[in-house]
Parts: sequence; C-alpha cells; structure tokens
Amino acid sequence: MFTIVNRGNKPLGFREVKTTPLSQGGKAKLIRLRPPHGSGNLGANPANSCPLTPLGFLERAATVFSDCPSVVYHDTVFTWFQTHRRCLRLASALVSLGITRGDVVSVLLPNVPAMYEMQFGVPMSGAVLNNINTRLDARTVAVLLHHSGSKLVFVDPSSLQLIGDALRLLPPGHPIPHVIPVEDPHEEFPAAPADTLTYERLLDKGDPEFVWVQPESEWDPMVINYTSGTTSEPKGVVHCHRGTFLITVDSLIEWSVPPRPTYLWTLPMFHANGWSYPWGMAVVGGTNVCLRRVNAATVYAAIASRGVTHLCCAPVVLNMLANAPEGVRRPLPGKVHVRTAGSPPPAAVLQRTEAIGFEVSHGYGLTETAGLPVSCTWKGEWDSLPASERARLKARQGVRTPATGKVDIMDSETGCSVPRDGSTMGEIVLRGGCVMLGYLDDNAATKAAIREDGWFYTGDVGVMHPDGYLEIRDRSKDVIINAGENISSVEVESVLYSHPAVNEAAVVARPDELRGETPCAFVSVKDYAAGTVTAADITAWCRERMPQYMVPRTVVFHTELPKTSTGKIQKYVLRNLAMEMGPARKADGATANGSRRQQQ
Ligand SMILES: Nc1ncnc2c1ncn2[C@@H]1O[C@H](COP(=O)(O)OP(=O)(O)OP(=O)(O)O)[C@@H](O)[C@H]1O
Repeated sequence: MFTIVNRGNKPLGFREVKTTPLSQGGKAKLIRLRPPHGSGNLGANPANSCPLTPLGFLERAATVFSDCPSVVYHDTVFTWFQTHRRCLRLASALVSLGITRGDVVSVLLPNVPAMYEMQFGVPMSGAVLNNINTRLDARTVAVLLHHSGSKLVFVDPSSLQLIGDALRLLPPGHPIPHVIPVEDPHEEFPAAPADTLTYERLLDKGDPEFVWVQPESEWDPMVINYTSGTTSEPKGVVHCHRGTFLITVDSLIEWSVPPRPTYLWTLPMFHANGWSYPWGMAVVGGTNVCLRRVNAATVYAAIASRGVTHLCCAPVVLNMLANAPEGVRRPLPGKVHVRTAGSPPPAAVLQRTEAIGFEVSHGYGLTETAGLPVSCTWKGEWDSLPASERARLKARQGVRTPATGKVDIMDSETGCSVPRDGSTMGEIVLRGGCVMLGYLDDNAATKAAIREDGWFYTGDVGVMHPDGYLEIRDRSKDVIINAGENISSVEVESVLYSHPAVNEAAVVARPDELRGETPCAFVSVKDYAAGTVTAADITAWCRERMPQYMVPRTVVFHTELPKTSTGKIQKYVLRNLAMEMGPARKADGATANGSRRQQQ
C-alpha cells in the first residue's frame, strides 16, 4: 500500500509521486509540476521576484534614519535624508548627460563623501560602477579605462594629473571619457574654472525626486572591480545586483553589526567596494566617517573624536595601529570592532592589536567574491583561552558565512575534499550567490576560475582543521617547494612576525640547485631596532620555532617592503629579487653571496 502526503491538500503546481511503501520505510514526495517561471503556478511571480539589489537600502534609510548623520567629513555632515537626495540627483544628472543602462562610469576618489555617494548614485542611473584605485600609475589606469570602455570618470583633484596622463595613454581611436572633477572644500586644491562641470555643479542640475533606474534583472551587472594585481595583471571582475545584495546582508549578519554604528572608512572604498559596507551602512543607519589619509595618527584621532565603533582594514593597517608609537596612539573611547581581511593577519599582530583594546574579527574573500564569504566565526568557548591561543585560532580564515553556499578544500589531483587534519594542503574552492558573474571579456580566465564542477577556484592553498575551520597556507604561486616538501610562506611569516623587532616580513622561494627552492625572508625591523638585528638573530629565532627545512636560508633587510596599492606585500617583486640573487647554493655546494643580504 502506498501513502500520499497532503492528500487533497497539496499545493498548486505539485503532484504526488509514489515511492516505496511506507511500511518498507519509503516516503511519498511532492515534485514540482512545472518549471518555476511558468505563469499561474507556484514559483516566481511578479510579487516575489523583484530584483534583489542593495540600492534600495538607501530609500529605506532615508525613511528610517532620516535626520541621523549618514556621512561626516571634517565639519561637513549629511543626514540620510540628504544622502538619499544627493544620490538621486547624481543618478538623474548622469542620465541627462547621456549615460544609459550598462554604460561604465569610473570613479577615482579617496574615501571622501562623494565616494560614498558614488556607490549608490552611479548604479542608480543604470550604469555599472567602476571604482579605480587612486594609487595606480597612469599606464594601469589607461588599461582599465580602455578595457572597461568607461564613458565618464569622476576624479579627485589630487588625481587630475594622473587622469590626464592616463587619457594620453589611451590607444588611438578610443573615445575619451568625460572627466568630472570632484571638489573638496577641506583641502587646498585650486578651484575648478567657472565653466568646468564639477561634481557639485552636476548635482545642482540633478533631480532629487528622480525615479532611479531599477535593474531589469537581479543578474544585471552593477559593479566592475579590477583585481589588485598582486599576482598578475588586473582582471575586470563583474558583479551583479543580486550578488552584492547577498554579500551586503551576509556581511552585516556575520559581523553582528548593530543599528547606528559609527563606521570609520579606513578600508578604501575602491577595494572591492569596501567589502560591501557602503551599502551595509545604509541598512543599519550607520554614520560613515570619511578619511582622506589613513595613517596611525589620523585613525587614532578619528576614533577618539568621532567615537568610532567599527572599522575595516587590511592586516598591514592593523600592524600599523599596533606598532604606533606612544603619543600617536590614543586611548580608545570604547569598544572598537575591527574587521580585517585581504592578506593573512599574523597571530602576533592580532594579539598586539587586541591588547590595545580593539576587538578584531577576521574574514577572507577576493575581489571575485565581492566581499568576505568566509569568516573566522568566533566561539564563546574560546574566550577563556590564553591570549596567544585565541590569536592563533583567530588567524585562521574560518568557515563559510551564513549566506555562502559551500566552502571546501580540494585536492587538485583527486578532485576530492582534503582530510580534516590541519596539514593536507589543497585549493580553497567556494560557491554561493556572491561569486562574480565572470571576468569582463576574458572567457578563458572565467572558465579557469569558475569550473564546470560548480566551484569557484580561489587559487589559494589551505588546510582544513578537524573542527571544520580552514586556514590559508599560501597562494598557489607562493608555496615554496623544498626538496619535494611544501613550505607555507604564511607559516614562516607568522613566526617572523612574532619576533619583537620585526615590523614586516614576507617569505618567497629562492632557487637552490640542491633542494630546488629554499625560503628567502624579506624583513623590515621596527625603528628602535634598526641596525641591531642580524640575519643570524632572525634565523636563530626561526630555528627554535619551526622545522629545520622551513627556516629561511636567506634573510634580506629592507627599510620597507614593497606593497600593492591595497597594502598587500608584493610577493612577485620579492620573488623577482630572490631570483636575481641566483641559487642559494650551487649544485657543487658553493654558497652565493650578496651585498645587502645575509645568508645562513
Ligand atoms: N583573511 C585572509 N587571509 C589570507 N589571505 C587573504 C585573506 N583575505 C584575502 N586574502 C588574499 O587576498 C586575495 C584576494 O585579493 P584581491 O582580490 O584583493 O586581489 P589580489 O588577489 O591581491 O590581486 P590579483 O588577483 O591580481 O593577484 C585572496 O585570494 C587571498 O590570497
């Protein structure tokens, strides 16, 4: 005998199917009769399928948080009511300039109020927003403008020279984008000529009641962000409204952001749209404290004067805050929540920062994931552990965030998950709504990253711990292979960072004719220790804390390590330096020497 669930009461559009008799442990099932988009049946309908987009958060913020501060910068203070209207003005003015759905509009701005407004106003015109890193050189800016086919560029006065040079480098025949300078009354920039269309003059022409251009589909492109170029030429990562909506809501939940936080913009908004927090702050009615220049003094001063409760930054900024000299460092006015990501935060840096009073939360993501779909979600039971153990656990990248589909570590040979043993390395893969649509005009790269097996391949190498938390060991290009043994540069760097005199450290492969590659450490030391720490001190420190084969054979001191415009140490530059040094040892056992390096 067969039993049917929901007899006579089954939902429309479903039919019953009989499986094995219940008496034999079988179950009846309901399966959908029609595809989800069939009209008149269960599934998507006009009421439940309006496109997901984070742009609608602004309208709600203007209602809920109307008179609350939205954006502050020096003595400029906007409310959510005003920010909403300024963004609508911007969107309508762009449309009247001829910008249409799908056009790319670029932005070359630091974290000033206009930059915040761009994150809403540009896509509200139907355009695709392209934030450009202000620290790029003219050649790269020209490449990005050309590749994205940008129609219009908003530019900070400090980048006018840069944009001028970039426009001259565009290939012949490329239509020159319209350049609109953005005023900053708080800086001493020369005023724009009276006949130049500037940002504020453009807003004056805009309509604050404009009905913004809604996406036709939630899959419509909304932003194009170029990767930092840490490992290769920048690629144009395209995200849609749906993906940015999901990661925005997810990132608020994962960080437990309360209503009305005071959020300091230390993370550049041009870096992966500030990990989605520009849109997130509209959800919670936060106060966006803008900061043109980020250094220890400006950050500590802003925290104290504005009562900052939240900020995001790369580990390099955490390190800067932790190592700030007395006098620059100021007492925190209250609990300051910091979200860090972008490169591995060494446990020693986490520990130092938390000792000052910051509460650090650690996430992991890529430009390709629009934010941080992996996070070292904290467990209450870890609170009672010693500080060093807490920092060690927190340095792990963690688990998927609530809205991320799945994260795994894949053995590249077998295509299976690596064992949860904390030591078998594999590639970190993930799937979820925040994964990019693809790379603009680069099918080969898109196919290499998003494969037919349904995973996005990150290019990062990691391990899975027995408790289900993953930890990055390296980028695949950074793994050092020493006589067949994989060495994680991140692990060696973590030990180097625990040396009290080390300011920054990066480890790369140096060729070695006997062992293939050996670890080569590039180190900068804190000011007080300059000239007093030797390579022998560094290697002795490592020898006590790691297996012999992982100990750097070469230690090179630099005053400062080269970084990308997003604050990541440029390992490929260091790798090239290590290559130029030649083999650490020749096959005949001879050791190479160099003037600036010290070899053990
Ligand atoms: N919490 C983290 N711990 C370790 N590494 C991280 C973390 N968060 C991000 N990363 C690193 O940053 C990478 C993503 O960086 P991003 O997308 O900004 O551009 P990029 O990778 O630096 O540039 P390119 O792809 O051109 O080399 C990740 O693949 C990972 O290697």
